[in-house]
Amino acid sequence: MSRPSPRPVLNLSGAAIHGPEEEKHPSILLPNQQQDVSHFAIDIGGSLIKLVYFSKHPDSTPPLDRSKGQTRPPTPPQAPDALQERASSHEGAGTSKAAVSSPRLSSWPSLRAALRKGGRLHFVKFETAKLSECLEFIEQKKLHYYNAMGLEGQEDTVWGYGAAKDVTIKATGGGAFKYADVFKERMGITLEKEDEMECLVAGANFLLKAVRDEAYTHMDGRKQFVHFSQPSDLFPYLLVNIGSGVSMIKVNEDSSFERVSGTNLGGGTFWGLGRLLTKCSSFDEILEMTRRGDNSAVDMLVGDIYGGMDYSKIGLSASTIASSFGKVVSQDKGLEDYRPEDIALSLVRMVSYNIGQISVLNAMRYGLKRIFFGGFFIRGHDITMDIIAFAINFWSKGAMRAMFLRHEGFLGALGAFLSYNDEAGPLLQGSTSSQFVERFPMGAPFAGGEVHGPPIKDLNEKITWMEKFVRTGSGITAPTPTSQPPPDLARTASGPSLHVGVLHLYPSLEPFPLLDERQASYEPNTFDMADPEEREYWLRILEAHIPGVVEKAVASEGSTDDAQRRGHAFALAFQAHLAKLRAEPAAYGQLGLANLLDMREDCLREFSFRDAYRTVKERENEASLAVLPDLLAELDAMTPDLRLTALVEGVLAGNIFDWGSAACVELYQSGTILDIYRMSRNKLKRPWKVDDFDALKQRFLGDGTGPPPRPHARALLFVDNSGADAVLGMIPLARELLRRGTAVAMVANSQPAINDITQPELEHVLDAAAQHDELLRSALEAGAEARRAAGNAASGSEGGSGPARLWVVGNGHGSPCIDFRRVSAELAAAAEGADLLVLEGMGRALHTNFNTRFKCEVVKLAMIKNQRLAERLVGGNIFDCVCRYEVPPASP
Ligand SMILES: Nc1ncnc2c1ncn2[C@@H]1O[C@H](COP(=O)(O)OP(=O)(O)O)[C@@H](O)[C@H]1O
Ligand SMILES: CC(C)(COP(=O)(O)O)[C@@H](O)C(=O)NCCC(=O)O
Ligand SMILES: [Mn+2]
Repeated sequence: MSRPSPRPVLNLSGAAIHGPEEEKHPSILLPNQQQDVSHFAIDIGGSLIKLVYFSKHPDSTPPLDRSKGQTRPPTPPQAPDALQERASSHEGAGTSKAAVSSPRLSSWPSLRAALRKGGRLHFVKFETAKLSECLEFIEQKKLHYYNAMGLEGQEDTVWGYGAAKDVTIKATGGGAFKYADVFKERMGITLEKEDEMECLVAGANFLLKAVRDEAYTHMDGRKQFVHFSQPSDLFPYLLVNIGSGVSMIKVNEDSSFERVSGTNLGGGTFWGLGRLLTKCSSFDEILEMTRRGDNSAVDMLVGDIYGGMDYSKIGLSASTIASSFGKVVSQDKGLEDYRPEDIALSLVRMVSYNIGQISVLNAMRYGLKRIFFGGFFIRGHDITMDIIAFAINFWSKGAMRAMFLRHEGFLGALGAFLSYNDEAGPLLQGSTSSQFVERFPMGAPFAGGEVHGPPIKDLNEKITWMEKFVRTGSGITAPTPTSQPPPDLARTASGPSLHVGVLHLYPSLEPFPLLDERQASYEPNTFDMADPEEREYWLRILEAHIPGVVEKAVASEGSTDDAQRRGHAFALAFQAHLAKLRAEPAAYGQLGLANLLDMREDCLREFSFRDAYRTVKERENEASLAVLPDLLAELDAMTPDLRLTALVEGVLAGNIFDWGSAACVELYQSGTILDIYRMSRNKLKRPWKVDDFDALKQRFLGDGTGPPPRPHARALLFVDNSGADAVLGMIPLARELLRRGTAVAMVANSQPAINDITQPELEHVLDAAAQHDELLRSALEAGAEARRAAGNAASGSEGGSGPARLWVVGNGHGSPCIDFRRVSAELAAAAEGADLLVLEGMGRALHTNFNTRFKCEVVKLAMIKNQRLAERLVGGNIFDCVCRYEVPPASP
């Protein structure tokens, strides 16, 4: 029986980009758009409409309907619980085994249920003058359907089923009043008005608490992100929202605020006068123009009045603007005699400086030290921000700093979204920064939050869109809506530098409980990419890796034409991210190597590559499992002393199997896996470059005088690569700990990343290993038994007389690095009672966490497979090893 399609089917024909007209307005929107959208709120301002919408994670999207031309399942989910589901239903390469028939209606969760699983917040904007584009967008994505059905319906209401009527949407901004009838008549939507100031404050407070790299300072072209760990670091503050007009709000605490001032010289003033005087047709165009301007052609400077001299007695230099546009008065010229660039710069300086000055005066009046600037006037434009920052610094005599917000113009819309008092608002309000991950999908380098044309609906369209981009010399250029050819990628269709990603919410993530809270603030990355040389080095390395990654990814899916197209699109998209970050390092927030490596994996997933190194991993696991019994027998025959050395050597040697390192990949051209492993072992002569082995040995075996030291109660082993690394390195180490009576949780990635072993793979490998090894077998059984007893939490006390237990935990990540700000609930639970951590590999122990301190003992083990890193980190050479053993200082 064929059922009606549960959501209205869109006509996909003609949506691909083909004509020159569309090239001018590429139909990109928010990346990662699926049709599985829920809930939205809107802020209709004097100039722009801002829309915030929530979509559920694609794990619960219905199966694909191939008859609609979709060839791939949606991007795999990231949420740890969803990962478990996916792992057990792994699909073959290139095809989806999903049911081709219509989905069972009951398999579609209600919005309410989906909200509890988390989802994604998207940010989009439109010009208010083009309200119809916004309405079409809502219609095409069926945003209002969820509000109609999911919220009011019961738990099992099918989303989007049936027609949308009597929909109520939270709305703020003057347009919520002005356009209420249009929404009602055209869409059946009732706008429920929320107070604009309340929304601004709620949005700002939420962003400052939940999004880590939200606020930044901007001085002389450099962005620096500012973090607030305590409410007392944040409140009270002045919020200056520069939209068409300007509001200044004193925010005392979460919902206590007062609008203390404002000015009518705002973004509308700049853009209105700018349009008149420069004939620019777009806002970004006039901003671009300011870069080539010389405002002294129109502004009267102090030097113009004082014969080229400073007026130093009152602290004014000759170059200070005495009177914006003042020079024009004495020049008998017409508008056509002035360069539009000079006018544009003068205007932006006039408006920005004035707002900065009024802001400081208000901050001083109310004794506030922090000033945040929001609103789309700022547009991430460096000149605007530099002027505001200068004004704040100057008038406060250095006592205050201007801070800007990455989601600048979306505060009101977000606040309106938060005001839903069903589950959506409270869910977001109750979430912490650990639960939000901002991701930058393929369109981010080009589109920011701009909307041009209809939404992209499926992977096929995404690829088509990507293919439209042409490579030029150093970067990639998008079809651009401005008349001027963009000087580089940074100035393409996206405008200056507004890059808000999609905010993914995973309610199950938590901070790792064993981070030492005494360190000021946890930063996973070891090296700071604010250093241009450091940044350029790694950008180049990652660029150079692209062909190799594409080759593996395409091969992992049978090298079909479809896989090749996706591979090409991935390469373009990732290259575009790198080019964007080269031009604007802070475009996506604070930049570290871990972010770049994560982004590569995200980008592969975006083009539906589920596991690019799958074949490599399988081959290496098998080869290593074949020799494991012999290795274990060899180890068992050794004295405890020699065995411990051999075990640590084994981990370091195994870490050479790293398909993310160019040098290693070259190595694999010659020799079998086992040849390389043996060669690697033979080279591992102590002392290693960082060698705390003696202290570690003493902790394990004592110094031979007193009684043997107490074994560890519970160890968490963070495992890195597949094959020899996990099988011949970490499994024997785990077995040694078990032999000593230590419970062992082996922690692996929840999702694939390069050749790192994943949780299901590690479980599989351990089961295979246990077939030949009694110790592992009984430990796994004990682990499974304890897990059954404790539900799925895998925690609980040790003890009893049975064997120590072994189990595998997913870390919640799909990256070669680990960010301890957010880990799976399962890992956080497993950490309870742990007194030993072993972090293995370059990604987890060197690129990230090399300097991180923990509440318990930690061993950091890695082989350094990159010459520059070896030099910078330890003053050594490629293939040097690190064995760091750290004991937390005793509590005071
Ligand atoms: N694409 C754009 N079109 C029009 N104005 C823009 C654009 N991008 C930035 N702006 C600036 O942003 C201002 C509007 O900011 P916004 O925060 O959206 O306020 P409002 O709610 O009043 O529309 C405009 O006055 C203009 O200075
Ligand atoms: C991606 C990696 C962090 C993985 O290393 P691992 O954690 O497996 O030891 C590492 O291979 C790396 O830093 N590669 C880039 C540097 C290079 O190609 O030399
Ligand atoms: Mn690895």
